[in-house]
Amino acid sequence: MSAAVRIVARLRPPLPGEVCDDGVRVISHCSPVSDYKENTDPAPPLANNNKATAITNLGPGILVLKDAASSSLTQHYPFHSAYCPEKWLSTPIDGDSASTRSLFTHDVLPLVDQVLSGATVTVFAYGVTSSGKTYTMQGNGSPGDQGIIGMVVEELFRRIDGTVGTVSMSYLELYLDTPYDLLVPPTQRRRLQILSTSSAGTTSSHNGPPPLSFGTSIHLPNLSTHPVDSPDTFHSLYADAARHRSTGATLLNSNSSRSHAVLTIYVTLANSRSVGKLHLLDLAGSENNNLTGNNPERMKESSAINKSLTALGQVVNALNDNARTMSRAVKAAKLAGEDEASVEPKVKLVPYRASSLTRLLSDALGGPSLALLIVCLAPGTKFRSDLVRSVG
Ligand SMILES: Nc1ncnc2c1ncn2[C@@H]1O[C@H](COP(=O)(O)OP(=O)(O)OP(=O)(O)O)[C@@H](O)[C@H]1O
Repeated sequence: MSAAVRIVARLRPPLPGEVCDDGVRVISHCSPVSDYKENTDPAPPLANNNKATAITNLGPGILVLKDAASSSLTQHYPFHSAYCPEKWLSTPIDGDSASTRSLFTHDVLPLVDQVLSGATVTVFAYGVTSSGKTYTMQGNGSPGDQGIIGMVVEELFRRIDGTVGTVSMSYLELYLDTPYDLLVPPTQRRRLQILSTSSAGTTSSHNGPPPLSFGTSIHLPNLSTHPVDSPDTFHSLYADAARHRSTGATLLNSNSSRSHAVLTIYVTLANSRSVGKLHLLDLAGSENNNLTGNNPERMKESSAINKSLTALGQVVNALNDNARTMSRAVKAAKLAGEDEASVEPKVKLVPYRASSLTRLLSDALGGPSLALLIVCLAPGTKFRSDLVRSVG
């Protein structure tokens, strides 16, 4: 069965000089994650034009208001959780609704347990350029402002010692839809091959440690993997590699990511001889070229970025549609007293082959794995149509 994807939203605070109108709000903040897999269907969207009094009855999500002053509701976009600065919360909450730590604790931490049980987990940050994807995944570089990646690594090492398992990492970027290893010196940079294989599994029959493979049905034979024995080793490898990532200045972000970055942490478990995998993705931002002022090189990058993000959106939609179809079929079988295990509803073909990004993520998204999509949103009025496109 396909994995379903848990989807959360994060609305960042305004940047200096950014014009905002309070027209986007966050409601209800979080839904429980006691059972990650069961809890993949967010509250249904509310019909248009409900009065402001209905706001408190909605599930977690983003509200885009037609008129911020009167709070008349234009649309509610449901999410499993939503994070934003306090002033944009429709209903005040006890605690912190804005920080990366809050998002990590509520939505990412349960996934660390899954990795330690041998599962494949993918966390990815998606959104328009300058919406805070790199900030969310990587932090802003200062020790007190860590991103999800640093928090995950520290949590893993709090729980692991040599007897539980060992940790390794790989790190690649997809630039113009082509994969490159970020953990080799730039002088050795060369295109990585993505091969389809049914034999690159995560377990092996001999007595040595199980092989580290990026996926189960896809394989990158020349991708380097590196042992990591402490958070310090990780940070030093990661900092060097992050400097090799393709970035460039646009009018919207002076340090804009021009590639999708895929960090993979492998936890080889001593007892079960399986490998838990955590893919952490900082995607390049979708771009509105009327706002970015892109030159021809940036335009070429932008077109590759937008194409692969469209493909990713189509894959996520197809997976979630299929998960809903499956869930409905299982419920119907139960009601009819039939064997649920034999249910095989007609599901959509998932278009993994549409881009290298979706191909690379095919087992991570489509196998018996878990995924968390963090939709990053910019509050500025100039991003409003991009925001509606991202959440819609
Ligand atoms: N939650 C936040 N709190 C404070 N500052 C933030 C937050 N999110 C983003 N920022 C700031 O906003 C700016 C843009 O963020 P960032 O570079 O992470 O965007 P991005 O989505 O990765 O952009 P791109 O797709 O162009 O690479 C940075 O200066 C960052 O420090």
